[in-house]
Amino acid sequence: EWFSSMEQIIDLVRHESLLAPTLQNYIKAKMEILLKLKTYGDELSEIADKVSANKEEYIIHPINQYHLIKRFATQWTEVNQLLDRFNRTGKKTDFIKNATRLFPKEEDIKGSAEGILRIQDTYNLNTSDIAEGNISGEKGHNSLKKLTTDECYHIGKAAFNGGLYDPCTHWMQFSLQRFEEGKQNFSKAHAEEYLQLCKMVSICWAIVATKAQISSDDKSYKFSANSKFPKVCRGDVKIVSKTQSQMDQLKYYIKNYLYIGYILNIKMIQQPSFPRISRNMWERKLHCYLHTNNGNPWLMFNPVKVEELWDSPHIVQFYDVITSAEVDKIKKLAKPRLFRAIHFEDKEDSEVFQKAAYRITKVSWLNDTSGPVIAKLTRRISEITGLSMNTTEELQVANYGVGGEYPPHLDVASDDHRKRMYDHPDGERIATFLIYLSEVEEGGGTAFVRAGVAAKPIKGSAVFWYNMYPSGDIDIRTFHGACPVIIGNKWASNKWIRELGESFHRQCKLDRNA
Ligand SMILES: O=C(O)CCC(=O)C(=O)O
Ligand SMILES: [Fe+2]
Repeated sequence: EWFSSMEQIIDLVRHESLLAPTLQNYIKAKMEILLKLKTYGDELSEIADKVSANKEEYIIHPINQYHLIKRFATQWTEVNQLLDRFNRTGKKTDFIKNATRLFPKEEDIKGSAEGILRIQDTYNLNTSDIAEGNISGEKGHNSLKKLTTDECYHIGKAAFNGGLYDPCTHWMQFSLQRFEEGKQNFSKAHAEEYLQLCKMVSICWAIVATKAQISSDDKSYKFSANSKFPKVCRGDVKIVSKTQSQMDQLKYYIKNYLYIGYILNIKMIQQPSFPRISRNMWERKLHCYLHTNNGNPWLMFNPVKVEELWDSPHIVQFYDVITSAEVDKIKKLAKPRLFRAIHFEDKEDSEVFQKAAYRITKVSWLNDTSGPVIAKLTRRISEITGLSMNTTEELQVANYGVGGEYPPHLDVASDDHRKRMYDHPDGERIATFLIYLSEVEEGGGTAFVRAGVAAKPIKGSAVFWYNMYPSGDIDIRTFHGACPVIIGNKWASNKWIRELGESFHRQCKLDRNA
């Protein structure tokens, strides 16, 4: 799977740069053979035409006989050899063939189409701009090629399958506007049918939403205008009959949405989404200062630059916590160990680790013995934060993929989950130290959606916050997520610090929620 990490997409570029010249050499070699074949072909056809025009005369002459035999022994034999060479695949094509096994597949096309849709949805971009390859606002990063009408239709389909009905409508309308009879691989009727289905869903959605709003106890949190179709409706009604046409299935599916919406009385928003955010989300309200962590000897001579992003909850961004050379070392250690982010899925009777479909990133874990650079980083975090780092997790290094995001979440497990499966011996994740290992040209910020502030990924800087009040209660104001990357290759790294080891390093306050 290729779309979930930008590093792999870079690998694809490398593969393409190796494969393209190989293919060119192969074509050149084949063309040479074809040219030779053509010379023989022209010559031999000319003779054959002449011979058959005067067959009897030709055959009786011994020199003609000789020539005929000679032609077969030489020219026709050579033609045969050339044909063999032309049909043989050879080392070069074997290389391409072997590489084919690793080529991106249908699911990668789908995954990257979903990436484009995530970017569109979050940053509220125009369908026509995206189709023109203009995804990055004023900065002028235009794609090499525009999207074809067929590609637009396929993105519309991906939107539908991902439950994004408004975007599906836009992409289908756009594909129909551009539709040219005979030039497209999809039928107008299918695109129109998708439009109809989206309309049906939006009516159904409105009914479900109204009902949910009436029955919900915490409307503002559980239901917002931007919330997506409830996952509970999407995931639980997969009825696939082999006898029905694809469209009939879809209609059936939608009828079930409505039905399920009623009977479940809708538990809204299991998977929160970002509010629509602008590309310039880096409003700063507070101030910057130099930090010595109350006179830590290491920091006295080399204080850390701090930018206060938010006061309550207190969220700060430290600058230059790690050098560029150290960043390179960490990436080098992490890259071979990257795997698709997984999460703990709470199934009926069993609890299993699953690929996190919503988290488009590959991660790897490094501990202090993975390399001196990691141990040094742990010490540095301790100096800066004043925490002991006695109970921390390994360093999680993440590389994001196409439109890579991590929807809003808390870094601590919510209460009911916690009771059952997060009984960690070291307690909860008291604090998060999130280090940016790259710049991101556009998008990719860390948005604290409740506080209303976003941190900009700046290479070598780190965002730090406490996920819990000093009392040990979870601070839900720290709800945050990684916004989809628009342009860039985002690397970020989490160091999660757990409660137990910090018992004597973070004092309780008199006010429970101070
Ligand atoms: O990468 C980011 O900006 C945030 C990631 C995050 O919140 C997490 O991994 O828990
Ligand atoms: Fe997080």
